Amino acid sequence: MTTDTIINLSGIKKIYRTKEKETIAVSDVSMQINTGDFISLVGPSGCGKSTILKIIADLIPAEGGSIEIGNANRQIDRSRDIGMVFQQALLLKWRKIIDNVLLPAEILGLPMKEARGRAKDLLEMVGLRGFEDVYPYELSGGMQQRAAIARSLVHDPEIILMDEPFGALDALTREKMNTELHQIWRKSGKTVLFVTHSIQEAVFLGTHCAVLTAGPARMASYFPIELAVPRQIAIKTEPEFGAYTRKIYDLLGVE
Ligand SMILES: Nc1ncnc2c1ncn2[C@@H]1O[C@H](COP(=O)(O)OP(=O)(O)OP(=O)(O)O)[C@@H](O)[C@H]1O
Repeated sequence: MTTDTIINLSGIKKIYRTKEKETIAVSDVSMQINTGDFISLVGPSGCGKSTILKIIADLIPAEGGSIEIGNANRQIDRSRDIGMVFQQALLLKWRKIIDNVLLPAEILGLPMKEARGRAKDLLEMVGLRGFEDVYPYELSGGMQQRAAIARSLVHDPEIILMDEPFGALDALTREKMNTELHQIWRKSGKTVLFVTHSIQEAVFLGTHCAVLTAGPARMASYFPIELAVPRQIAIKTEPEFGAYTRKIYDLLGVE
């Protein structure tokens, strides 16, 4: 593990057990992730993507393998230093947008004056300046998801875990959110793990891509995506972009 490595997963395994059956959710997943990397996790439904995020967030234990989070320069407390974004924005409807963004700071007992200033800056960064005092129902789905991204950053976590954050958005809004997330990631310098079913989204956003296959769940490949940064929509028509999507289709066995 180098001083830049912030997450090191080696041979991670997870089996869910119910009365009726055992499900191998994750089998032998290994990834070495450096500070500031953007990792796209792609694979079919049920192949264990969310399970990997839950293990990293320390919400569930792994059963085998080793997991190291942080390094000699940066200690990571997983209850404080990880932010999460889910498929639904999950904003509290009775709280104004600014108060939704402040929620993690409140839960962690951070000084609220500084947190409020930071929440305002983050809302500006995600393009929601002027929407601090409105309620969630007054925002579109894409705007709500941007508020959720601001919320995931308010306590200045080192690592952001995103589980299909744009899955519920229409195709055009999703494209726009991809470009915006790419800019937010570049500005924030955070390490991001991003689960998606969309191969195009995985290639567009990732500095690296982990491809998982189902039945039994396993990691098919983990490789860097060496496309120019910053990324703009036009890159999707470039041959290198096509070559990466082709590679992922091949790994997933899609003809
Ligand atoms: N709490 C649980 N108890 C039992 N089985 C579970 C549990 N959570 C997940 N599983 C099973 O583990 C496997 C992996 O689930 P997981 O949610 O990690 O997959 P996923 O790749 O994120 O799926 P999707 O893309 O559909 O969200 C699935 O077969 C699922 O049914």
